[in-house]
Amino acid sequence: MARPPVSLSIAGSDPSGGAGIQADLKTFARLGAYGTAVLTALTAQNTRGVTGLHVVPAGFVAEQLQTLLADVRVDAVKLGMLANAEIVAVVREFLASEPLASADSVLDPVMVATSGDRLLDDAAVGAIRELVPLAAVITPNVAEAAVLLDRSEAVDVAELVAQASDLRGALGAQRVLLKGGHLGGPQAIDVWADDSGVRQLAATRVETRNTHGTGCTLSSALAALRPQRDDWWHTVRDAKRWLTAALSTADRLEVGGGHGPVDHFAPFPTAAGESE
Ligand SMILES: Nc1ncnc2c1ncn2[C@@H]1O[C@H](COP(=O)(O)OP(=O)(O)O)[C@@H](O)[C@H]1O
Ligand SMILES: Cc1ncc(COP(=O)(O)OP(=O)(O)O)c(N)n1
Repeated sequence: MARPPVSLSIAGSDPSGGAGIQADLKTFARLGAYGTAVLTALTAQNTRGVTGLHVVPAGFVAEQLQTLLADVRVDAVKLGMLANAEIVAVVREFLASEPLASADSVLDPVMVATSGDRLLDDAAVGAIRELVPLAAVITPNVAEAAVLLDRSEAVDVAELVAQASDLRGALGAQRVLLKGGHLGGPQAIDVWADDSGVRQLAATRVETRNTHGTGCTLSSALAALRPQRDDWWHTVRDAKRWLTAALSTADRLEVGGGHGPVDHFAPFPTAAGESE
């Protein structure tokens, strides 16, 4: 077998398997990438919420990265829950230097779980802002974009478009996928901004409670697919297409009593209900 693309997730653990490292590794495997993982934190978490948090010392996050990268060439990296400013600083150092600097990087600026539980220290928001320009793509949801820009949350697509542009202009993001999943409405509309402008990416909204880990799954799908696609736009389009399929069959997974996981077993769709 030819060497598959190797994708790395730097993120926290979700024992319920819907979000975090567990979701990332399942996504990598489903989308044809060999998954590697560096843990930043253990959460005690299920589909209803987070009851506890145990953060890995920043020095040991560095040791995990050092040891892995001394041996394994990573093609793409997804950054998820980074927990605190010390871990963000470690990740920033690795992202700025070889071999990680030449990997395709996706920063999901995870701050709060759907349940409302905080996954990033308030004091680390400034450090995340400094990490933004180093990532090839950032994937905030509406709440995270508002925190990064220090303004109110977007309430419609016009504001999503404006904030996606501003994340590039004000924070120096190279590319932005601003996720509009929380806006409601018949379509789940995200906004993509890069050097060539701003585009909308829409999919039919799926009626399901199983939305736990959608953001993690989307960002890891980007890190799995980018080495297998010609450019970022085709990567983003295909990642969203697969995520919509994974939401469409999520209800068959009767896992937990709260917001269950998306269906990481979902095959890549051949026909899609999304529009560009
Ligand atoms: N019910 C849904 N049906 C279809 N797509 C959805 C649904 N909910 C969220 N999405 C999509 O899932 C992705 C994650 O978005 P969002 O929920 O906004 O982020 P997060 O999980 O980080 O809070 C986006 O592409 C969004 O449009
Ligand atoms: C360990 C861990 N990391 C990230 C999250 C947040 O995941 P996200 O994809 O944003 O999904 P929701 O929490 O919005 O469902 C998490 N919960 N745990």
